[in-house]
Amino acid sequence: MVNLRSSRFRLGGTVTLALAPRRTVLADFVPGALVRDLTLVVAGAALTGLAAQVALPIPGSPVPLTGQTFAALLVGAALGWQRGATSMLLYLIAGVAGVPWFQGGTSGAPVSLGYVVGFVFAGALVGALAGRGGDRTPLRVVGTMALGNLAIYSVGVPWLMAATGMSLSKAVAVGVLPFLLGDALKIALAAGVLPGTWALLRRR
Ligand SMILES: O=C(O)CCCC[C@@H]1SC[C@@H]2NC(=O)N[C@@H]21
Repeated sequence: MVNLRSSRFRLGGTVTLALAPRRTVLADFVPGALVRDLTLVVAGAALTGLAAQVALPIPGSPVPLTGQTFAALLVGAALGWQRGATSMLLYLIAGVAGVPWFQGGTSGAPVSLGYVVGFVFAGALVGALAGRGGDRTPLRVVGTMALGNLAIYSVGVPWLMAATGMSLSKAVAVGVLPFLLGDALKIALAAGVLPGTWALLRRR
């Protein structure tokens, strides 16, 4: 197999240098789309791991305020449901296996692991909604991200109750209420970033 990247260079109008056609190398057989998908999946998990290092302890709560929801929901919206969910699944599995990219450089199975499981469902949900235009206007992003947050809490809170023996009201008091303002600010940021990116792309 010959790659058709043969080249002719005219040097100073007098000498012509012709390069032989480049022969195929093994890397040429790696499908480009697969490589792109894998790169996006790994990058999404890494971005979430980076955002997890922004972690503010909340007095009286075993769960910190983190940048994770912003990253996880953004990854879902930008990558679509399959790559978004796969990316969050990679984040979950690698973190449980020991990669220190959960909140504040932790790993394993903390009491807050349910939220990370929720990222997988949120990535799928937000990705599916983005695939239907849910990331195109600020108002739609607010709705899409609010549903994504709901998916995160739907797993995070029962998990917190099971892991600590807390009642539902206590789990809501320490595992939901302290984060509502921060989560709303992250949604507001996403409501600017996503439609803004679409507007930039449309201008090209
Ligand atoms: O252990 C972890 O890495 C998971 C931490 C989960 C933090 C949750 S996600 C929803 C809520 N919003 C926040 O900013 N923090 C909590």
